[in-house]
Amino acid sequence: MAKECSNSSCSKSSCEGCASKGKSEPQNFLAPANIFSDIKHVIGVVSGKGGVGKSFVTGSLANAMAAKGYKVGILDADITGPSIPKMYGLTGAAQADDNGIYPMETTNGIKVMSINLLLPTEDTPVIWRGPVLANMVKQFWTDVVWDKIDYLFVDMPPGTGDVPLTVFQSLPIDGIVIVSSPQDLVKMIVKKAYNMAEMMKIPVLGIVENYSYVKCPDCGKPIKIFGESHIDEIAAELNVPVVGKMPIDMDYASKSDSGVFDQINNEYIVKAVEVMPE
Ligand SMILES: Nc1ncnc2c1ncn2[C@@H]1O[C@H](COP(=O)(O)OP(=O)(O)OP(=O)(O)O)[C@@H](O)[C@H]1O
Repeated sequence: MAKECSNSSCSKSSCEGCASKGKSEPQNFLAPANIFSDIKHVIGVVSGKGGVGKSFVTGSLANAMAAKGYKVGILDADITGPSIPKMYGLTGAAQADDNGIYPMETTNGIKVMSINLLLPTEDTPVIWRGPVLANMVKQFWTDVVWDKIDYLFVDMPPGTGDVPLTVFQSLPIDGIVIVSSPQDLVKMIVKKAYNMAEMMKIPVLGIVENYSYVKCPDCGKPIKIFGESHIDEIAAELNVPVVGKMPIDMDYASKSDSGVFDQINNEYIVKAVEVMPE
Protein backbone atom coordinates (compact mmCIF):
# COMPACT_ATOMS: atom_id res chain seq x y z
CA MET A 1 0.00 0.00 0.00
CA ALA A 2 1.32 3.46 -0.83
CA LYS A 3 2.58 5.48 2.12
CA GLU A 4 0.33 8.41 3.01
CA CYS A 5 1.84 11.85 2.46
CA SER A 6 3.24 13.30 5.69
CA ASN A 7 2.70 16.88 4.58
CA SER A 8 -0.15 18.24 6.76
CA SER A 9 -1.16 20.75 4.07
CA CYS A 10 -1.63 17.98 1.52
CA SER A 11 -5.16 17.81 0.16
CA LYS A 12 -4.68 14.06 -0.55
CA SER A 13 -6.84 14.49 -3.65
CA SER A 14 -3.87 15.49 -5.77
CA CYS A 15 -0.10 15.76 -5.34
CA GLU A 16 0.21 18.48 -7.97
CA GLY A 17 1.92 21.56 -6.59
CA CYS A 18 2.89 19.82 -3.34
CA ALA A 19 6.44 20.62 -2.16
CA SER A 20 6.84 16.98 -1.03
CA LYS A 21 5.92 15.57 -4.45
CA GLY A 22 8.52 13.04 -5.62
CA LYS A 23 10.48 13.26 -2.40
CA SER A 24 9.18 10.09 -0.76
CA GLU A 25 11.72 7.25 -1.07
CA PRO A 26 10.70 3.59 -1.31
CA GLN A 27 11.35 1.77 1.96
CA ASN A 28 14.70 -0.02 2.05
CA PHE A 29 14.39 -3.65 3.18
CA LEU A 30 17.95 -4.69 2.23
CA ALA A 31 19.41 -7.11 4.78
CA PRO A 32 23.09 -6.95 5.75
CA ALA A 33 25.18 -9.86 4.49
CA ASN A 34 27.18 -11.89 7.01
CA ILE A 35 30.21 -9.84 8.05
CA PHE A 36 32.51 -12.56 6.70
CA SER A 37 30.93 -12.37 3.25
CA ASP A 38 32.21 -10.21 0.42
CA ILE A 39 29.84 -10.69 -2.51
CA LYS A 40 30.23 -8.68 -5.72
CA HIS A 41 27.23 -9.70 -7.81
CA VAL A 42 23.93 -11.37 -6.98
CA ILE A 43 21.98 -12.88 -9.88
CA GLY A 44 18.48 -14.32 -9.48
CA VAL A 45 17.29 -17.19 -11.64
CA VAL A 46 13.49 -17.18 -11.76
CA SER A 47 10.60 -18.90 -13.47
CA GLY A 48 6.88 -18.31 -13.48
CA LYS A 49 6.13 -21.99 -12.94
CA GLY A 50 7.82 -25.11 -11.65
CA GLY A 51 9.82 -27.73 -13.50
CA VAL A 52 11.06 -25.58 -16.38
CA GLY A 53 14.73 -26.14 -15.55
CA LYS A 54 15.51 -23.17 -13.33
CA SER A 55 17.96 -25.14 -11.17
CA PHE A 56 19.49 -26.56 -14.33
CA VAL A 57 20.12 -23.05 -15.67
CA THR A 58 21.38 -21.85 -12.25
CA GLY A 59 23.92 -24.69 -12.14
CA SER A 60 24.90 -24.15 -15.78
CA LEU A 61 25.58 -20.44 -15.21
CA ALA A 62 27.51 -21.20 -12.02
CA ASN A 63 29.65 -23.82 -13.82
CA ALA A 64 30.35 -21.41 -16.69
CA MET A 65 31.46 -18.58 -14.39
CA ALA A 66 33.54 -20.96 -12.23
CA ALA A 67 35.23 -22.27 -15.40
CA LYS A 68 36.16 -18.68 -16.23
CA GLY A 69 38.02 -18.48 -12.91
CA TYR A 70 35.45 -16.51 -10.89
CA LYS A 71 34.56 -17.32 -7.30
CA VAL A 72 30.99 -18.56 -7.49
CA GLY A 73 28.23 -19.45 -5.05
CA ILE A 74 24.71 -20.84 -5.33
CA LEU A 75 22.11 -19.83 -2.77
CA ASP A 76 19.33 -22.41 -3.12
CA ALA A 77 16.24 -20.38 -2.25
CA ASP A 78 13.94 -23.18 -3.38
CA ILE A 79 13.32 -24.31 0.20
CA THR A 80 10.44 -26.71 -0.46
CA GLY A 81 11.98 -28.22 -3.62
CA PRO A 82 15.76 -27.93 -3.27
CA SER A 83 17.67 -29.71 -6.03
CA ILE A 84 21.12 -28.08 -6.15
CA PRO A 85 22.90 -30.36 -3.57
CA LYS A 86 21.66 -33.52 -5.31
CA MET A 87 22.72 -32.22 -8.74
CA TYR A 88 26.28 -31.77 -7.45
CA GLY A 89 26.31 -34.88 -5.27
CA LEU A 90 26.58 -32.87 -2.05
CA THR A 91 25.42 -34.65 1.09
CA GLY A 92 25.94 -34.30 4.80
CA ALA A 93 25.47 -31.43 7.15
CA ALA A 94 26.90 -27.95 6.67
CA GLN A 95 29.16 -26.87 9.52
CA ALA A 96 28.57 -23.81 11.69
CA ASP A 97 30.38 -21.84 14.38
CA ASP A 98 30.08 -18.42 16.03
CA ASN A 99 30.80 -16.72 12.68
CA GLY A 100 27.86 -18.39 10.93
CA ILE A 101 27.03 -21.36 8.71
CA TYR A 102 29.60 -22.54 6.17
CA PRO A 103 28.49 -23.46 2.63
CA MET A 104 29.61 -26.78 1.16
CA GLU A 105 31.78 -26.84 -1.94
CA THR A 106 31.25 -28.71 -5.21
CA THR A 107 34.09 -30.53 -6.99
CA ASN A 108 34.47 -27.53 -9.32
CA GLY A 109 34.74 -25.11 -6.39
CA ILE A 110 31.21 -23.65 -6.25
CA LYS A 111 29.98 -22.81 -2.74
CA VAL A 112 26.44 -24.04 -2.08
CA MET A 113 23.95 -23.34 0.68
CA SER A 114 20.64 -25.17 0.63
CA ILE A 115 18.08 -26.32 3.17
CA ASN A 116 19.02 -29.88 2.19
CA LEU A 117 22.45 -29.35 3.74
CA LEU A 118 20.77 -28.54 7.07
CA LEU A 119 18.09 -31.27 7.19
CA PRO A 120 18.62 -34.70 8.80
CA THR A 121 17.93 -36.48 5.49
CA GLU A 122 17.46 -35.23 1.92
CA ASP A 123 13.90 -36.57 1.83
CA THR A 124 12.77 -34.73 4.99
CA PRO A 125 9.89 -32.52 3.81
CA VAL A 126 9.83 -28.83 4.68
CA ILE A 127 6.28 -28.01 5.74
CA TRP A 128 6.53 -24.35 6.62
CA ARG A 129 4.37 -21.35 5.90
CA GLY A 130 5.52 -18.64 3.48
CA PRO A 131 6.98 -16.13 5.98
CA VAL A 132 9.06 -18.88 7.67
CA LEU A 133 10.39 -20.01 4.28
CA ALA A 134 11.20 -16.43 3.37
CA ASN A 135 13.04 -15.89 6.65
CA MET A 136 15.13 -19.01 6.09
CA VAL A 137 16.25 -17.67 2.71
CA LYS A 138 17.11 -14.35 4.30
CA GLN A 139 19.30 -16.23 6.80
CA PHE A 140 21.15 -17.84 3.89
CA TRP A 141 22.26 -14.28 3.18
CA THR A 142 22.74 -12.89 6.69
CA ASP A 143 24.10 -15.98 8.50
CA VAL A 144 26.10 -17.82 5.85
CA VAL A 145 29.83 -17.23 5.69
CA TRP A 146 30.17 -16.90 1.92
CA ASP A 147 33.64 -15.34 2.10
CA LYS A 148 34.73 -13.82 -1.26
CA ILE A 149 32.25 -14.40 -4.10
CA ASP A 150 32.23 -12.77 -7.54
CA TYR A 151 28.84 -14.20 -8.60
CA LEU A 152 26.21 -15.51 -6.22
CA PHE A 153 23.40 -17.21 -8.16
CA VAL A 154 20.07 -17.44 -6.36
CA ASP A 155 17.90 -20.38 -7.43
CA MET A 156 14.45 -18.98 -6.67
CA PRO A 157 11.33 -21.01 -6.05
CA PRO A 158 8.86 -20.77 -8.96
CA GLY A 159 6.18 -18.09 -9.00
CA THR A 160 5.79 -14.74 -7.32
CA GLY A 161 5.16 -15.68 -3.66
CA ASP A 162 6.69 -14.77 -0.30
CA VAL A 163 10.17 -16.12 -1.01
CA PRO A 164 10.85 -14.38 -4.36
CA LEU A 165 9.46 -11.18 -2.84
CA THR A 166 11.78 -11.45 0.18
CA VAL A 167 14.79 -12.22 -2.02
CA PHE A 168 14.02 -9.24 -4.26
CA GLN A 169 13.64 -6.94 -1.26
CA SER A 170 16.38 -8.23 1.03
CA LEU A 171 19.26 -9.07 -1.31
CA PRO A 172 21.03 -6.57 -3.56
CA ILE A 173 20.07 -8.36 -6.80
CA ASP A 174 21.99 -7.06 -9.83
CA GLY A 175 19.60 -8.69 -12.28
CA ILE A 176 17.56 -11.77 -13.04
CA VAL A 177 17.49 -14.44 -15.72
CA ILE A 178 14.02 -15.77 -16.54
CA VAL A 179 13.71 -19.44 -17.50
CA SER A 180 10.70 -20.62 -19.49
CA SER A 181 9.53 -23.42 -21.74
CA PRO A 182 7.84 -23.30 -25.19
CA GLN A 183 4.36 -24.17 -23.97
CA ASP A 184 0.95 -22.61 -23.78
CA LEU A 185 0.53 -19.85 -21.19
CA VAL A 186 4.21 -19.04 -21.48
CA LYS A 187 3.50 -15.46 -22.50
CA MET A 188 1.47 -14.80 -19.38
CA ILE A 189 3.97 -16.60 -17.13
CA VAL A 190 7.05 -14.84 -18.50
CA LYS A 191 5.28 -11.49 -18.32
CA LYS A 192 4.36 -12.09 -14.67
CA ALA A 193 8.00 -12.76 -13.78
CA TYR A 194 9.09 -9.77 -15.87
CA ASN A 195 6.49 -7.46 -14.31
CA MET A 196 7.45 -8.52 -10.78
CA ALA A 197 11.10 -7.67 -11.47
CA GLU A 198 10.05 -4.39 -13.07
CA MET A 199 7.95 -3.44 -10.05
CA MET A 200 10.91 -4.22 -7.78
CA LYS A 201 13.19 -2.19 -10.10
CA ILE A 202 15.41 -5.19 -10.83
CA PRO A 203 16.85 -5.47 -14.35
CA VAL A 204 15.94 -8.52 -16.44
CA LEU A 205 19.21 -9.66 -18.03
CA GLY A 206 17.66 -12.17 -20.40
CA ILE A 207 15.33 -15.09 -21.01
CA VAL A 208 16.48 -18.70 -21.40
CA GLU A 209 14.08 -21.06 -23.11
CA ASN A 210 14.42 -24.67 -22.00
CA TYR A 211 13.05 -27.84 -23.61
CA SER A 212 13.09 -25.95 -26.94
CA TYR A 213 13.59 -29.15 -28.93
CA VAL A 214 15.09 -32.59 -28.80
CA LYS A 215 17.71 -33.74 -31.30
CA CYS A 216 16.72 -36.82 -33.31
CA PRO A 217 19.21 -39.50 -32.19
CA ASP A 218 19.48 -40.81 -35.79
CA CYS A 219 19.69 -37.70 -38.00
CA GLY A 220 20.28 -34.91 -35.47
CA LYS A 221 17.22 -32.98 -36.75
CA PRO A 222 15.58 -30.83 -34.05
CA ILE A 223 12.12 -32.09 -33.09
CA LYS A 224 9.97 -29.44 -31.39
CA ILE A 225 7.97 -31.65 -29.08
CA PHE A 226 6.23 -28.70 -27.40
CA GLY A 227 5.41 -27.05 -30.74
CA GLU A 228 6.65 -23.74 -32.13
CA SER A 229 8.27 -21.38 -29.68
CA HIS A 230 6.98 -17.82 -29.29
CA ILE A 231 9.78 -16.70 -27.01
CA ASP A 232 11.40 -14.36 -29.57
CA GLU A 233 8.16 -12.38 -29.99
CA ILE A 234 7.58 -12.19 -26.24
CA ALA A 235 11.19 -11.14 -25.62
CA ALA A 236 10.97 -8.47 -28.35
CA GLU A 237 7.77 -7.12 -26.80
CA LEU A 238 9.50 -6.87 -23.41
CA ASN A 239 12.73 -5.61 -24.94
CA VAL A 240 14.74 -8.35 -23.25
CA PRO A 241 17.25 -10.59 -25.08
CA VAL A 242 16.74 -14.33 -25.50
CA VAL A 243 20.05 -15.63 -24.12
CA GLY A 244 19.65 -19.35 -24.67
CA LYS A 245 17.49 -22.05 -26.23
CA MET A 246 18.28 -25.39 -24.61
CA PRO A 247 17.27 -28.74 -26.05
CA ILE A 248 16.32 -31.70 -23.89
CA ASP A 249 19.73 -33.33 -23.59
CA MET A 250 19.91 -36.90 -22.30
CA ASP A 251 23.59 -36.64 -21.38
CA TYR A 252 22.95 -33.50 -19.28
CA ALA A 253 19.91 -35.13 -17.67
CA SER A 254 21.85 -38.20 -16.62
CA LYS A 255 24.77 -36.11 -15.27
CA SER A 256 22.31 -34.02 -13.28
CA ASP A 257 20.53 -37.10 -11.94
CA SER A 258 23.75 -38.85 -10.95
CA GLY A 259 25.15 -35.92 -8.98
CA VAL A 260 27.95 -34.90 -11.34
CA PHE A 261 26.53 -31.59 -12.57
CA ASP A 262 30.04 -30.11 -12.18
CA GLN A 263 30.93 -32.03 -15.37
CA ILE A 264 28.35 -30.10 -17.44
CA ASN A 265 29.68 -27.38 -19.70
CA ASN A 266 26.36 -26.13 -21.07
CA GLU A 267 27.01 -24.92 -24.62
CA TYR A 268 23.48 -23.48 -24.95
CA ILE A 269 23.85 -20.70 -22.35
CA VAL A 270 26.91 -18.95 -23.81
CA LYS A 271 24.90 -15.79 -24.49
CA ALA A 272 23.54 -15.80 -20.93
CA VAL A 273 27.11 -15.75 -19.64
CA GLU A 274 27.77 -12.69 -21.82
CA VAL A 275 25.00 -10.67 -20.12
CA MET A 276 26.41 -11.18 -16.61
CA PRO A 277 27.48 -7.84 -15.10
CA GLU A 278 31.24 -7.14 -15.12
N1 LIG B 1 17.60 -29.21 -21.02
C1 LIG B 1 17.45 -30.29 -20.26
N2 LIG B 1 17.79 -31.50 -20.72
C2 LIG B 1 17.60 -32.60 -19.95
N3 LIG B 1 17.10 -32.59 -18.72
C3 LIG B 1 16.75 -31.39 -18.20
C4 LIG B 1 16.91 -30.19 -18.93
N4 LIG B 1 16.48 -29.17 -18.16
C5 LIG B 1 16.09 -29.70 -17.00
N5 LIG B 1 16.24 -31.03 -17.01
C6 LIG B 1 15.88 -31.97 -15.94
O1 LIG B 1 14.50 -31.74 -15.63
C7 LIG B 1 14.28 -31.81 -14.22
C8 LIG B 1 13.67 -30.48 -13.72
O2 LIG B 1 14.66 -29.45 -13.86
P1 LIG B 1 14.95 -28.40 -12.69
O3 LIG B 1 15.02 -29.09 -11.37
O4 LIG B 1 16.11 -27.60 -13.12
O5 LIG B 1 13.61 -27.55 -12.78
P2 LIG B 1 13.13 -26.34 -11.85
O6 LIG B 1 12.48 -25.35 -12.74
O7 LIG B 1 14.26 -25.87 -11.01
O8 LIG B 1 12.06 -27.07 -10.98
P3 LIG B 1 11.35 -26.57 -9.60
O9 LIG B 1 11.85 -25.22 -9.27
O10 LIG B 1 9.90 -26.64 -9.90
O11 LIG B 1 11.79 -27.60 -8.59
C9 LIG B 1 15.63 -32.17 -13.60
O12 LIG B 1 15.70 -33.55 -13.40
C10 LIG B 1 16.64 -31.71 -14.64
O13 LIG B 1 17.84 -32.45 -14.61
